[in-house]
Amino acid sequence: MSYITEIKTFAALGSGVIGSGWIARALAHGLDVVAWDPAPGAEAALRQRVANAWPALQKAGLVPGASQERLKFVDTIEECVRDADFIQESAPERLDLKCELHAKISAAARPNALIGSSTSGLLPSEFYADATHPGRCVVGHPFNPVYLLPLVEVVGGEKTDPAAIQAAIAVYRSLGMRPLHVRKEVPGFIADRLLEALWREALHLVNDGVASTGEIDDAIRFGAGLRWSFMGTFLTYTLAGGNAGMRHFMAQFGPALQLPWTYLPAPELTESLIDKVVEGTAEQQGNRSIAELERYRDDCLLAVLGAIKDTKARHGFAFVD
Ligand SMILES: NC(=O)C1=CN([C@@H]2O[C@H](COP(=O)(O)OP(=O)(O)OC[C@H]3O[C@@H](n4cnc5c(N)ncnc54)[C@H](O)[C@@H]3O)[C@@H](O)[C@H]2O)C=CC1
Ligand SMILES: C[N+](C)(C)CC(=O)CC(=O)[O-]
Repeated sequence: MSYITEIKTFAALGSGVIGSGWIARALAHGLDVVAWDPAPGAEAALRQRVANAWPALQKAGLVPGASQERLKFVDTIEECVRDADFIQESAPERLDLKCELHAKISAAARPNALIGSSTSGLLPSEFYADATHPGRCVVGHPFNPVYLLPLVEVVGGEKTDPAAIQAAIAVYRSLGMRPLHVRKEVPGFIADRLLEALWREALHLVNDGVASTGEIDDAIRFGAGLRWSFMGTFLTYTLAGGNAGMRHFMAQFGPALQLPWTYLPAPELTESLIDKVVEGTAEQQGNRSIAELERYRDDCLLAVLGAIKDTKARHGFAFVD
């Protein structure tokens, strides 16, 4: 089977935080977008979110012909996917819901149109179980904000055709993304497995009264967070071993793994822990709205992405290296 990789029409099912991010990215790349979301008021909320993202996309550079007016909102799943060249589902993270939705999407879509799911960690073999032509079904797990962050994890299920994975990678690349093929189908994939470990430890630190939510965020953003935007943990720790590199690093810090510094199982989400986290983050948010904070985040991301791109070029690296 050959799959459609030259895409003109992008279908988006679910238009919340992530769906609207995909839609903004696709519009900025000059595509026609057809969207569907069953919530009352979803179209107005979507158009508002896309408008909020647009200034950042203009700064990043729009493809000629890109326009928010090329977004059409429709009433049914079938209308959404019928003529689509590529389909991306961003519905709530529930196995039963995704299973039922993908049975309907895949039955109505053209057989060679690729279907991606934004799931953060559900297994494609499970939620594509009832799909028609499951060979073209993949996970394309993005990162928020989808319209600026390049990473998309691409994962196949038991029935996914390897050619469909390569085709999906080509499509995501054409949308300016940096696909990462996750070769083994595991819950949480690669990135969320790492983020989840950090999140669990952060909740333990709040629960145990070690630090406030703001202090924990400071511990990330003024230290490792700055490094992580251009160098991952393995290469960073190689440098931490000095000239002797990773072998010396493992000898010196290996014993700490046995102490252990981490708890790993998640803490129980008691009302008191939830209150501490919600009150702590409300204090961090101050009187700024979510939309204001999104624009602030987007501006910072554009500055970081631009600086990294220029610096990599000076050292002979491409941005995707
Ligand atoms: N929020 C995040 O940081 C990230 C979320 N994801 C994944 O993206 C997906 C969507 O998550 P969010 O956008 O955060 O959720 P959200 O709650 O912001 O949006 C979900 C949207 O789906 C709609 N919806 C409800 N039932 C539906 C149905 N049967 N079919 C289609 N749409 C339906 C809702 O009306 C809502 O607009 C999930 O699978 C999640 O794991 C992936 C990466 C990051
Ligand atoms: C919290 N989360 C699991 C939904 C996060 C992601 O999936 C990726 C991200 O954007 O951090």
